[in-house]
Formats: sequence, structure tokens, C-alpha cells
Amino acid sequence: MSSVSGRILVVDDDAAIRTVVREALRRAGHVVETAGSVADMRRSLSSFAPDVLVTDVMLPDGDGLELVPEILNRYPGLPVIVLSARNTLATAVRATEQGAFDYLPKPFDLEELGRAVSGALANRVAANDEGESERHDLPLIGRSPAMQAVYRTIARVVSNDLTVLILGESGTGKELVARAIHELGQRGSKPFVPVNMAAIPRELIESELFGHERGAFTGAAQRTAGRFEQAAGGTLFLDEIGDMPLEAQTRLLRVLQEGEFTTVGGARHIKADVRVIAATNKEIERLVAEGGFREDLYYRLNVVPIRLPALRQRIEDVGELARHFLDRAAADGLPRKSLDEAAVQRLVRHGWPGNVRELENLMRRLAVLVREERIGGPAVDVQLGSAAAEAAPAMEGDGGLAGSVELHLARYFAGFGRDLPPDGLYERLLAEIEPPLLRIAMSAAKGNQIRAARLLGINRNTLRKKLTERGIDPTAARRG
Ligand SMILES: Nc1ncnc2c1ncn2[C@@H]1O[C@H](COP(=O)(O)OP(=O)(O)OP(=O)(O)O)[C@@H](O)[C@H]1O
Repeated sequence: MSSVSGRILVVDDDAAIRTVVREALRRAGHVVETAGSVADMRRSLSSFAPDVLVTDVMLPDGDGLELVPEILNRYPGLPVIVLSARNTLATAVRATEQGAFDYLPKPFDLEELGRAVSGALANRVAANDEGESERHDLPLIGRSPAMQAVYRTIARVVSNDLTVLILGESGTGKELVARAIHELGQRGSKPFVPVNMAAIPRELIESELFGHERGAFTGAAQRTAGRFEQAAGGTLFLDEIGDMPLEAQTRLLRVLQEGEFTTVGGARHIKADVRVIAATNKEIERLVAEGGFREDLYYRLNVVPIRLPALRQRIEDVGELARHFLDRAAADGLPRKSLDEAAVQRLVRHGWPGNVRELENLMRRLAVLVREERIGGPAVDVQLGSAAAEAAPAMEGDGGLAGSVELHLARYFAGFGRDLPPDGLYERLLAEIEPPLLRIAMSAAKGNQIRAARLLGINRNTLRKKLTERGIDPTAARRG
């Protein structure tokens, strides 16, 4: 981390925050002055002449974010770090649009602020004094810290053409994020062209992407433009990139390096004026290690990675998302419904293996199936019961065991709402898990302790000790 120190002005109406931030920044070697209002901020800007301004949005006599363009007009190049408790994608994007250097959602941690300040000092940028504020509808819902991190990255890539790689389980919103980046950027009025690598026969992928000339292969009756050409000026979204065949990967890499491509069977060079956003729900690093994905292409695509959290990792967003989907269902002509508190609690306890898509489908189903205007807990239980049965196969196979443990843990934590479960979790978990594990292993080995020990991967003496500790009768499995 850079050790540049500088003069920092901290503006917040909360005296406690001012003190804590001031002390932390002083400890890091900076000279700090604080202000509690817009009026004080203006005075300090001229008398103290800071190198970096850190300001809250909601100040007693104005909006810190609205002031950014005016401040940059007077103090071109001054990096402004905006703190906000209004944690939506709209705020993150507006902060960037107004020319803020960085945006930190509240509550922030001091180390993070320290890093932002060092970054601002190390990287003083030319003033960006044009802040247009007209914006499209911003479709991403969720205020959890995990989504805040996503919004901050989105805000940083909308004004450039960097290649973005979106990672996340199925149904976490990868395509929605790709669309948001496209729509918010300069290419927003041009086409957004999604291509799903898993949905196209392997042998047709190259002609699908780059187009083909008449007669390039059997059945190519005329020249056809590929997706790169269709997306000209706009964004090409390469979904399920992990399923792209190696030959097509080689061709894609060349296009990304050279900025132009040739059609299949053609000699003409066509300029590739597109922003590329790729996505995958696979462990792409593992694919690279196993030789299924070119490493050089991976680095080329992974310029800015965005990792989308699974819904169980941002369970606090479930209520807001559920209401959003009910509103959407109503806007689509389905009956208008609301959720009672018990229903929300049930949703929070579910593990959501199908992520946001599963929640969206469930809400549409509830909107249609529940007769009352207000959806209660039992109705959610009934529908989740059948949803859980549908989702079960996804938990099997590779990683299924770890997946279901994570799911149960997520549910357990969610049951405590905003609080944490009591301390000593590790021991309690072992006490919960060990007895059934020992019983199942013993029963699978038909009471043979050597076999059961091997199945568990522990030695026989350890097994015997554990059976005694947990009060399990080693002969029960033989009898049962
Ligand atoms: N944060 C969000 N706010 C609102 N809606 C969302 C959000 N995330 C996802 N959705 C909705 O959930 C559904 C699934 O999202 P999307 O298709 O973008 O997921 P995906 O990760 O691309 O899935 P897959 O990997 O299966 O292609 C869509 O209808 C999308 O609108």
C-alpha cells in the first residue's frame, strides 16, 4: 500500500464519525481537518486546501453528492470520496457520474476508507467536470454489503470499455449486471447482444460469433453476419464462456488482441467495435488448470472480475427482492399480492439453490396460486416444499455435500436475523454432526468397525473412542 500522506478534509454531521475517522487518518500520517456542514466544508476547502475531500451525502444544510460537480469546478482534480447510507446502485453510479473519485457505502470500515484515501492521493486525476444526471431505470435490487461491492465495481466500469468477467452461480443476476453495465455506459443506445455458448452446437459457434461467407461450409447458402457484427457499437455478452470450444477460444483471443476479425471462409477484416462482457457459473480457474480453458484468454477476459454473491450469502436482500417481484408480477397483469411478516421469515430461512431466479419464479407462483391478498407463512411453506423437491437434484454430485452443509449453515444463521448465533459454534456443530455421521458410517459398514473407520478416513482406535464419547452402541448397526 502506498504511504503517500496528505491533507484530508472529512465532512460528516455525526461528531462521533468525524472523530473516529480523523484519528484513524492521523494515525496513518495524514493531516486532517473536519467539518459538520456544507457551510463549514466550503470554509475549510478554501482555508485548509485539502488534497482529498471525504464527505457524507446527507448534511444538515445540503446534499454532499450534489455539491461534487460544483466543488470540482472550483478545485479541479480534487479527489472526492463520498460516504453514503443510501446504498443503492443508483447512488454508486450517481457518485461516479458526479465525478466523485470513490464511493463508500455506510457503514464502512476504517481500513477501507484508508485504502480509498491512499488511492486518491496516489492517483490524483484530472477533473471530470461534466456530470449529466439523467439515468435509465436501474434494475438491480439489494442493499447488502455483498451487493454494495458489486455496485461499486459496476460504477467503475460504466465509463470505459474494459472487458468484464462476471462470475456467479446460476440465477444470481449475471446477465442483468451485464445489461446494467451496457445501459449505463456510452454504448447504451447501441445493441446489447447476448450469446449463450452452452446453447449453440459446438461446430457452429465460430460462424455464429464471426459470421460466414456464402459457401463457407455445407448449408451456408448466403453471407451471414455474426454476433460481433450485430453488436457493432454496442456490447457483446458471452454467457457460459466456460463452454466455449478451444478452437473458438483461440479465434476469440485473436479478435480481442487485434480488435478485428474475419468471417468464416472470408478474407475481409472487419473491425470489432464492441465491448465484451463474459460470464460463467463454472469454476473457471479450475477449467484453466485442467486445460479446458485457455489461460491467456482467461487473463484477457478477466480484466475486471465481478463475483456475484449467491442469494444465501445476501439473505438480508430476500424481503426487498420478493416484494419487487410481486410488484413486477402485478405490473404484468397477475393479481397484486403482499407478504406478511411470517412469509418473509420463511423466505429468509430457505437456502435458495436456484438463487434470485428461484425466488422470482416462486413469487410469480404465489401471486397466482394464493387466493388472499396477503401471502402468509404456510402458503410459502407449501410452495417451498415443492420447490425444494425440484431443487434437490442440483445438490447431488460434485460438491453436493459441501453445498448442502453450506445451505444448512446459511439457514441456521438466517434464523437469527440480524444477530449472530451463540458463541462456540465449532464445538456445537461437531456435537451435532458427529453422532449421525458415526451412526450412518457404522450402519453402511454393517457394524464392521474397520470398514467404517476406512469410510470415514480415521483410524480404528479413534473411531472406537468417538463411539464411546458419543454414547453410540457399536453393535446396534449389526443388529439393525
Ligand atoms: N439483483 C437483482 N435484482 C432484481 N432482479 C434480479 C437480480 N438478480 C437477478 N435478478 C433476476 O433473476 C433472474 C435471473 O437473473 P439472470 O438471468 O441475470 O441470472 P444469471 O446469473 O445470468 O443466470 P444463468 O447463469 O442461469 O444464465 C432474472 O429474471 C433477473 O431479472
